[in-house]
Amino acid sequence: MSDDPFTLFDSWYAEAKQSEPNDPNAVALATADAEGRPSVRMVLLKGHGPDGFVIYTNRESRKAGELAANPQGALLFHWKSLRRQIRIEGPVSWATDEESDAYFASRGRDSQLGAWASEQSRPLDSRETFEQRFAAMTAKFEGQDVPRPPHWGGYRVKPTRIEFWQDRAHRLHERRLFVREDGNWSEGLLFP
Ligand SMILES: Cc1cc2nc3c(=O)[nH]c(=O)nc-3n(C[C@H](O)[C@H](O)[C@H](O)COP(=O)(O)O)c2cc1C
Ligand SMILES: Cc1ncc(COP(=O)(O)O)c(CN)c1O
Repeated sequence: MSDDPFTLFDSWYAEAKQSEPNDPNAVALATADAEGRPSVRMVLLKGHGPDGFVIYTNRESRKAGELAANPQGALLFHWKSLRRQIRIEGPVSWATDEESDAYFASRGRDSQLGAWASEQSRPLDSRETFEQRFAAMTAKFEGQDVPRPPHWGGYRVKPTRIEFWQDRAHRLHERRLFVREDGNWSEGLLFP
């Protein structure tokens, strides 16, 4: 019964891409501050493999502050069309500059400009202020490629624990838990 969890993730993710009406890569990211107070928000998965699960965001945002104080995260996928969830937990680190640069370069120009214009998670006095900042960045970078802002980049959750949950009749669900210890994955089941 034991595959490695990444092969199983790939097969569930491929099915989700077929069956989810939108954003099969949408995933909740939970972080906690230095006192252990949790917070959670949706992000988009932009890369994954045995090294971890990568998302991109503002490195001065609330989540970034929490990760600086407490570099541990949890990810939750819920694919309603498949009645499945996947829980991923582990330490979080920055993606390399090279991968952040490459991902940023692949984004649409307005999304790139938005990353410059947004002081993500900080108070905004009016929508107009944001639109003015966006216009200022549009003018600033006119006629040139938009470089990756220093405050923007990837985070990688390197899993130590991955659980695959499949809905079954009468709440008799199936839960497969993979745990990494000393570099090796072991698999077991959990009561639902
Ligand atoms: C489906 C969905 C996907 C999102 N993807 C991202 C993302 O990839 N990166 C990001 O910074 N914010 C994304 N957001 C916005 C975040 O949920 C959140 O508002 C923002 O990152 C600020 O979070 P923070 O204040 O906890 O740092 C997404 C929101 C939704 C609903
Ligand atoms: C603020 C923000 N940053 C980054 C992303 C990542 O997705 P993309 O690079 O496709 O814009 C999202 C996706 N909703 C987002 O809302």
